[in-house]
Amino acid sequence: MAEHGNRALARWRRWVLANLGSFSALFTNTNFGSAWLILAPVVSLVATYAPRRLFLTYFNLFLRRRARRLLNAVDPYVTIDISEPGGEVRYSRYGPVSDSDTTYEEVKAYLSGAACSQDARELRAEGAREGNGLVVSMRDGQDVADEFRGVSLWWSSVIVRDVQGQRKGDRRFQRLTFHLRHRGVVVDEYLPHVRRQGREILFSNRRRRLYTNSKSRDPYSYEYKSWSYIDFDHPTTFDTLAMDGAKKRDIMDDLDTFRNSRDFYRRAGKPWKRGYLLYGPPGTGKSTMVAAMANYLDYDIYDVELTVVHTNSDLRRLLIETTSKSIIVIEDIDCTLDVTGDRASSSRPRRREAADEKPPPPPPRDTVTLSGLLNFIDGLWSACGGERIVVFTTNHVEKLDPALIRRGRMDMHIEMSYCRFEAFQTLAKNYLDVDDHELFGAVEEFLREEDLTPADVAECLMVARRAGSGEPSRCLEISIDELKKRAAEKAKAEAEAKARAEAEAMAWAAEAEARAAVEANAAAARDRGNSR
Ligand SMILES: Nc1ncnc2c1ncn2[C@@H]1O[C@H](COP(=O)(O)OP(=O)(O)OP(=O)(O)O)[C@@H](O)[C@H]1O
Ligand SMILES: [Mg+2]
Repeated sequence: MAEHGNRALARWRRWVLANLGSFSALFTNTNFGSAWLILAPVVSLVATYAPRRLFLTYFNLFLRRRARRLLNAVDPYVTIDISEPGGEVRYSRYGPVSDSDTTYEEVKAYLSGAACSQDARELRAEGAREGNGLVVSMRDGQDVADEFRGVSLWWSSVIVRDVQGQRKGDRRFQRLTFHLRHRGVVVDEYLPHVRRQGREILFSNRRRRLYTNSKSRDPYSYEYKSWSYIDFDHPTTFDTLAMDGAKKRDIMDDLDTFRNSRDFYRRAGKPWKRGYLLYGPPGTGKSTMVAAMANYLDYDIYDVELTVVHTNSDLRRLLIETTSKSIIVIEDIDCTLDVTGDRASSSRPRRREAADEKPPPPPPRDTVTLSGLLNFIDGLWSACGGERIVVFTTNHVEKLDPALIRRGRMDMHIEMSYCRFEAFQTLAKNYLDVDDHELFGAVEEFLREEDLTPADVAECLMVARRAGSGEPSRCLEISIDELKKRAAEKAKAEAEAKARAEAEAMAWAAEAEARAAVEANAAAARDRGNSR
């Protein structure tokens, strides 16, 4: 208002200055004809400008408010347009990248997936950005209804044609219409809900990926990429995973709780991530479990190869470049890094036990240290992105530094154990398509006594399937023979390994004894020399 007043004043001032000459002529000249000529602009200005100003002020202060009230009574509906982002939009796998406006894509995805789109009769199908699927959305001009917490809403797909008739200039909108009194619910709750749902749909339409960290060439070069990937298409699910049923349900419940706890983590002030430690002998299904988890949650997998990561900051960079909704796996953690023993031993020099003991060598400069790994799991940077799962697998849990696997870092410790009868039933179903059989009793008894891994049992079932030509009884008979053979082979291999280890230990002891005898003789000779 004040700005408008200033501008009017300036216009007046300009006008008075411009007509100053005419005014002076008016007061010195008695000719009324020419006086009228001079007064004409004043009269015309007052005649045109003042009523307009008067009307506008009156309209602003009084009429517009009343007009709006009247309009609300006649048409109490509000519309919100969500427009297609203009200009250059960069697309990631889930739609436009985050520095573009993603709302339009999310709304479109929501409308394609929501029950409301079932009402639309005229649809449009576009190829999904990834995979072979189609994204179905409403054709321009279509309306669909939706309901949220008892509030009715209507969406319509609108296109505004370019005035010059050029298709490139067309703008598309998704227009939302609702009653004025629901404005708060719509803006604060419904629209965020639509965006969240839309993002979920975009996410589930993409192809999942298995990433691995590439061997670093020059991390500062333009072409450098921390991760390379292939499409992840592993067939394992929790249904095909052979393990104790109660344990499996526990893990699935835990994953479900994690996935649905976004608000809880925010409320509790905890980063939205969870750690799982999978441990057990080789072939018990640790890697298989990771695949089952990824398939269950519909997450990507980042398989970290620690041996090619040179520094803690490289490790941090890897972490930053992971996306949310992913599982970060470090396999055989005990083999890839010196994380055994206590934290001090791998990150800083240990206290010298005796005065003459040599200080341990400092950790090599180009390796990842345990403290770097601990920061990777739950340092400040680990909170970026959210909704991430970290999995470690190991064959030797007892060797790991307790700091690495303490609860809170590795929230759930899962022992992958030898194949017992329940796990065998799953494998028999997977490989032989047999749910139950009279020979199952014999298998149950056998597996109670023998420690065979699910990988061993799976191998036996493969052999039986081939040899038994798919006939259940025949296959199971062969399976039992194969299991017995495998158990005998394992027992023999273990006995041989034990004998070898004993022989090595004895040889080592004999060598140490001989070395001690030589040193004792040398010391005795030195003493004799000194005494002479
Ligand atoms: N629990 C299981 N359920 C179903 N199949 C299994 C299971 N465990 C092992 N297998 C079979 O054995 C193969 C090897 O299993 P996997 O690689 O998961 O074992 P692992 O515990 O990761 O072994 P390692 O410690 O040597 O890495 C799998 O390809 C799968 O076919
Ligand atoms: Mg493995």
